[in-house]
Parts: sequence; C-alpha cells; structure tokens
Amino acid sequence: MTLTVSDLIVARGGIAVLEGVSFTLKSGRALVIRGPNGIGKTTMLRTIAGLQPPMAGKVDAPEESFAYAAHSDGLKSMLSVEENLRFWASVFGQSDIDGAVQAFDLEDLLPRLAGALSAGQKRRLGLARLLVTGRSIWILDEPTVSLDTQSVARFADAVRAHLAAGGSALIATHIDLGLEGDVLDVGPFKATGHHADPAGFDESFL
Ligand SMILES: Nc1ncnc2c1ncn2[C@@H]1O[C@H](COP(=O)(O)OP(=O)(O)OP(=O)(O)O)[C@@H](O)[C@H]1O
Repeated sequence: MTLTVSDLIVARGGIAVLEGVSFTLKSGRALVIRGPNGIGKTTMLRTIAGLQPPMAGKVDAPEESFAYAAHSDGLKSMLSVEENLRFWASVFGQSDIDGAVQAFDLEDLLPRLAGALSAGQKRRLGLARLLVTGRSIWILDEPTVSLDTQSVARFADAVRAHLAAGGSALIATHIDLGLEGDVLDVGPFKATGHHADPAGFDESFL
C-alpha cells in the first residue's frame, strides 16, 4: 500500500501553514517528519489522515488504510484497559488483542480504568490501539511523549515489526527512534502567506 502526497497545502484557522508538500511512502518504510515547533507538522498529519480537508493538493492511499495516533488518543476513561482494546478491535473488525497487550506490556494494567492510568501508561494504551486496528499506514504525532526509555524501545520495536509485516509509518517526532527510514524536513515547505481562505474558519480544532 503506497501513500502519495502531491503538492499539498495544509491550513490552520484558514491560513496556509505548509505548502507544496509532496512525497511517497511505500509499504515497509517509515518516514520521520521533522521541523521546529509550530511549523505545521500536526496540521499536516491530521490533513493526511483525513481529519481535516487540505487547502489544495492530493492525498492518495487505499481507503481505510490509516491509523492515526496523537495526544488525545480517544481513550474511554470509564472503560478498563482491556475493554478499551476490545472496543477498538471490534470497531476495526479485529478480535485479537494479545499482540497489542504484549507489545506494550499492558498485561498487569488490563483491569485498570483507562482514566486512572499515568500519562505514560495512557500513551502505551493509545499506541497499543494501533496494533488492534489492523490498518497498514500508521500516522503518529509525537508518539513517544511521556514514554520512559524502555517504552520508547518497545514502541520502536512495534514500528519495526509493523514495517516488516508490510505496513508503513509517518511519524512526527523530535527524538531519534533508531529506525531505519527516511526523514522529511518540512522547513522548506513553510507557507509564504499567499494562500489564505477567508471562509476557512478551522472548526476541526475546536
Ligand atoms: N486553533 C488554531 N487556530 C489557528 N491556528 C492555530 C491553532 N492552533 C495552532 N495554530 C497555529 O498553527 C500553526 C501550526 O501548528 P501545528 O500544531 O501544526 O505545528 P507543529 O509543527 O505540529 O508544532 P509542534 O512541534 O509544537 O507540535 C502554528 O503556527 C500554530 O500556532
């Protein structure tokens, strides 16, 4: 499954933040997105994942191939860790949660309410969710925030296994995950201010 992004312009609050973004991400590959705070990495990832419309350009990928994970992981705080994983697995038509539990060392946490987890534990659960989606293109926004060293290593292993199984990953991160992969610095795509959409009030961030 190949993701092709062509001449993409992404906007926040109706104002272009990145323009002319083009790249291809093939099966089995990771692409790390780099750039300073506020340049538009989150906006770009949300646009590619289909959570907000592009101002211009195209995102081509097979339908229903994306799994997106960011800060608000959509955890159901009143459900247990196990119930959360089973819920997502059923949403995505899967039934097996064991691989996800093992990959993120969640065994001991299975009966705990998601809302009562620490920040790092919540993040591990949010990342474990990726594994139960069965989706092939992972779009990850700062996935390692709050993770301890061991959990970062586990996460990197999970990404490696995903790539080895033919998946791919687009990852905005400031840290070096030690993954073999390509790096895209979005600095050169900073918008020049020519693209503004006066009607483009950006409700997706409310
Ligand atoms: N609700 C909003 N409405 C309009 N503009 C916003 C809104 N929230 C953030 N912005 C601006 O949009 C731009 C892009 O933000 P974005 O979160 O995509 O950057 P980022 O590269 O992911 O940053 P970071 O590395 O800090 O996470 C920034 O200049 C930011 O200040």
